[in-house]
Amino acid sequence: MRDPVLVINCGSSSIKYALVPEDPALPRQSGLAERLGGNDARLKGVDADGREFSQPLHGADHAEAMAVILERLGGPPPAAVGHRIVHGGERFTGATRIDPAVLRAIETTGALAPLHNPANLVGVRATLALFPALPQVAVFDTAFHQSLPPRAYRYALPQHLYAQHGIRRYGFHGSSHAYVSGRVDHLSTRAHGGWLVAHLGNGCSTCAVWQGQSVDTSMGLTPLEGLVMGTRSGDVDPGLHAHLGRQLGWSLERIDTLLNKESGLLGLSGISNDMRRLEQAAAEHHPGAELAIEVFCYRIAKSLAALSCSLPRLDGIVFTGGIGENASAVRARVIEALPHFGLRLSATANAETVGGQEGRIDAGAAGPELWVIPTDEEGQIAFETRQLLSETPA
Ligand SMILES: Nc1ncnc2c1ncn2[C@@H]1O[C@H](COP(=O)(O)OP(=O)(O)O)[C@@H](O)[C@H]1O
Ligand SMILES: CC(=O)OP(=O)(O)O
Ligand SMILES: [Mg+2]
Repeated sequence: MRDPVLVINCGSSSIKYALVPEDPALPRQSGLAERLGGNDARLKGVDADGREFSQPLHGADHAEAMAVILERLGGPPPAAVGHRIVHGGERFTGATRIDPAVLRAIETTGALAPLHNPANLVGVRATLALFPALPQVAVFDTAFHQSLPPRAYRYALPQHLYAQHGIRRYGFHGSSHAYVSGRVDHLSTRAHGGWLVAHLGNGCSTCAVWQGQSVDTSMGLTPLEGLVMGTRSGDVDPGLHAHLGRQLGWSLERIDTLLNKESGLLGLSGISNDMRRLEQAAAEHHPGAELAIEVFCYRIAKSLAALSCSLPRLDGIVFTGGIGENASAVRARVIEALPHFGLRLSATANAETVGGQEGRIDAGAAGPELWVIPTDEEGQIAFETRQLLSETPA
């Protein structure tokens, strides 16, 4: 299958898309429709000729925005559509061709990811309506982590909550962790070793990969567990929920909003969820921004140290995601907070490896390697979509 695959990542108020040709040397058309449903909805991206564009969407909903995106793409229709689906539960362990039964199963799994799966399904339905004849494939964030052993995926809760309600740790950002760990296995002489990956974007998670398989990860039942994120708290004492309910009379709804939308870098700093903004403010000694960055980096180091227990050997650490790829000062602080692993950062290589560069940032001695590898979730979703369809043509 040589034609491009259209990759769709549909969020609650946005659609990210990319038209991914099989040849990685060819350019990609890509874009982001945001604030859907609002008067200021916009579509921004890069056209086939590599030129950037930005157009108003005038309150368009997901389906209307999809139609505009498809018109913008022009040319013949893609060969297939690959959809990012955040939660696949235990049922989906790999990319899956979408049919009515799979759609129903994704809907059921949606109870585990009420903030993500319903939005993902809106994207699937809109593309199915526009392209009824095209093969469509679901690629799940959780699938890469289905190799976790029970000691990593079970919570210390009564068994029936797992057996009857699927309450366990699932892990997310699987397409990113799969791509980045595969890429470092390809680039490093320590192929198929033990890697710790820190995906630091708006959502943040760490993952331990041993011989190509995820063996532990920082996110759990939902994408709220683990690291400090843009607006998500990451780990808090589970007793916090009861405390807020009893002492402040907060509803579950209110607590959910607090932890998902008002916390993380935004909550700690009091000014922004955006690392660029926080780095500027911290340079001017804004105490909230300084604290937010300090907690963010310390929690990443702590998570990496904890996940190292799952690896027989530590061959290296890889940084990815918007922050991991660009914020060299964040990487330096994370490494500084891990003094027991024999890590040696090259200050020059670290400072130079930004803005989409790929490369090693360690000082080259013995000890674990340090890498920056720009993630490619869209490329990974297109790859898995192509692979599935070539194995099981319609
Ligand atoms: N040059 C930069 N320096 C520091 N942080 C950056 C830089 N570029 C992007 N970021 C940060 O990356 C984060 C967004 O990451 P990204 O992976 O693009 O998000 P998403 O998870 O939405 O795909 C934001 O916090 C943003 O500030
Ligand atoms: C699962 C998750 O956290 O996704 P994102 O980083 O896209 O918010
Ligand atoms: Mg990203």
